[in-house]
Amino acid sequence: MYGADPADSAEAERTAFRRAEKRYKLYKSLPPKSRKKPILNQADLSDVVDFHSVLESAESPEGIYKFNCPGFDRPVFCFRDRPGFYFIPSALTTKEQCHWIRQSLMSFPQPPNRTNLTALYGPLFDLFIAVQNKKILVEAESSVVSIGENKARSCKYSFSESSGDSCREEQGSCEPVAASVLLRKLRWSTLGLQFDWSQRNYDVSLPHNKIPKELCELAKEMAAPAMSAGEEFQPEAAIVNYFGPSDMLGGHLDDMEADWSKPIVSISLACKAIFLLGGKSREDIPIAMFLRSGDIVLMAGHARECFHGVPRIFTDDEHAEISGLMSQFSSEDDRCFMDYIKNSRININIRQVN
Ligand SMILES: O=C(O)CCC(=O)C(=O)O
Ligand SMILES: [Fe+2]
Repeated sequence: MYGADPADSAEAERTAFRRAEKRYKLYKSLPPKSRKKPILNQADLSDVVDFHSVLESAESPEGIYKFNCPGFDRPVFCFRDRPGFYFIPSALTTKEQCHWIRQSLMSFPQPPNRTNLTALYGPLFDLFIAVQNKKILVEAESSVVSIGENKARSCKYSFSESSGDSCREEQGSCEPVAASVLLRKLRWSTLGLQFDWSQRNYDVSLPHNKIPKELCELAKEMAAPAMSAGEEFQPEAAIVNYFGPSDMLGGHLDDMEADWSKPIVSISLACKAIFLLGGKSREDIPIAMFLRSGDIVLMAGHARECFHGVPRIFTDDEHAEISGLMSQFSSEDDRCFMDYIKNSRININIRQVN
């Protein structure tokens, strides 16, 4: 599902969804094994739906309507031909966005929550604090363990002050790696019931904490437009996606939850992105729209069966649209947050599993 780019081959253009990804992605495709420097793709963005301009205009463009949800006091927009998809522009204030960015970097990757780094390094505590303190990850202990008839090397890692020669002797055979490098490699963390990417399913046997109460409340409140009267959304799991400048999320369905009538509540933070909302087939031409920091999207019912993905993140000054966030993170204490968000996007998507 994740990757810097879908295969740059004839395969890459086979479906309407793939063609749209190719149209918007950051770099132009080069032939496989080409040694040429990637060429930036100056994509024509005029077809990309911009809900912030829809919000400001008196009339909705064709195919889009304003959804009236009793008791929900924010504007919500829908597409006529994608029932179950709801767009809540600027659902979060800049302060709230900052809060969720801090949580996404400092708290959500903390064990027992797993991240893509867990498989390599085991549980890592306080990665972001290690970045702030310019620490490095070193092999603290190494032992040989028996797994059945086989023997394997088991390493334990910990953050250390410096890579100076004095501590080098005590370090194991693995190369030390800067916490800042690891943070750049962080691609996802899972909250609540843990999603197992290899099985593409929830592994309820894995240790986990409940979704933090505050996030649970936010998701319940925001899910309201997609819920039937008298029903309440029950957040049980969340996936936090971390995107760097050339990262993308390929077209996919989220189909491991039992009840598709319940929404996925998806929060965008930091740099602006393009979101593609396809149809039930990869052959359906997707709708492209901008996702900005603070926007929230709901996908429920029919929309749960629609392919979707994120082919492009904008990290350049003109398009990223993060000036409000940058001023909130302008103090020296927040330098690491500022450094991170200026070329990153974070997405928190919250799900009811059962
Ligand atoms: O990043 C986004 O906006 C979408 C994320 C998503 O579709 C997913 O994690 O399943
Ligand atoms: Fe998804």
